[in-house]
Amino acid sequence: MANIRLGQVNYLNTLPVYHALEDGIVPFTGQLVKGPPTMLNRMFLEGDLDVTCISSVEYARNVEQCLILPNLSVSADGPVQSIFLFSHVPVTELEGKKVNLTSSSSTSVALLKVLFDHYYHVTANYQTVPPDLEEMMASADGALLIGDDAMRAHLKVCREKLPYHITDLGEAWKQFTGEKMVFALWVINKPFALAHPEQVNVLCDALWQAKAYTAEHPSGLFEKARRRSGLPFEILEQYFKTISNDFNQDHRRALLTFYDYCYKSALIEERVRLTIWGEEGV
Ligand SMILES: C=C(O[C@@H]1C=C(C(=O)O)C=C[C@H]1O)C(=O)O
Repeated sequence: MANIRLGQVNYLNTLPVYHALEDGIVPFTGQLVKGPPTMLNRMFLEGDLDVTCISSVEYARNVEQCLILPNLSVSADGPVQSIFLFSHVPVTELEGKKVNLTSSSSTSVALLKVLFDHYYHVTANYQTVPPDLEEMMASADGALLIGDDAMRAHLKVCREKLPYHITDLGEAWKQFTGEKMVFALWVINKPFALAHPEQVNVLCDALWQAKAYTAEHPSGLFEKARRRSGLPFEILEQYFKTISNDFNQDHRRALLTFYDYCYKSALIEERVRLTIWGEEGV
């Protein structure tokens, strides 16, 4: 048996899947590797992880290496509450201006560019920097943040009544296309999956069981989320209602719509098929 190396995005939005694994409520004997999305994307693509939650745009860029695990994603249907563009001027006035992008994200960076190209019709100058609201806003006209960083930044902007324009990218995408937004998928390294099919099935079952357990017993999740993030209970409660970790037919259509726009904006090289473990002889 290979010792599975499983990547865990260290944001609240994946905790409903990982909480019961972390606590040993659902058995998992592999290795959990935690980090921000871009770190895990890179590790997976360099062969240092066997399975991970990956930025959805990276699947389209590396389809030959990946198989999608069924019924798992990080998605939202409208406002996502953790992917914000903060700006000194309204988004439509960002033409020619500087926008700082968090170095932690891949999908949301692509989504921002898609929305700028096709929805807001502005061309900005982008720079990739570490996720720090204050520094980002001091050196540019806009700042894209994701995950727990974005949630804390949003709370600070609201509490301190900072005069920033706030755009929720999940909400803008929904207004633009009417679709949900799939930010991340769970993928398995293709050669690993073909060499260890039984282990992949066991892992899939463990991830689904862990997700189902936490959906039925959410109190441990809330307590852990509060401890880790320092965010108030009301915000967490709302957030866990907003984030979906499912991947159904609607999500698939939404993801393909996103890929269409990524292709139009030259952010991916081809329109890809979704190849899912257990389907069509995979
Ligand atoms: C909704 C989010 O989804 C995340 C966004 C990602 C990205 O932009 O590349 C990657 C993984 C997801 O966990 C978020 O972090 O706010």
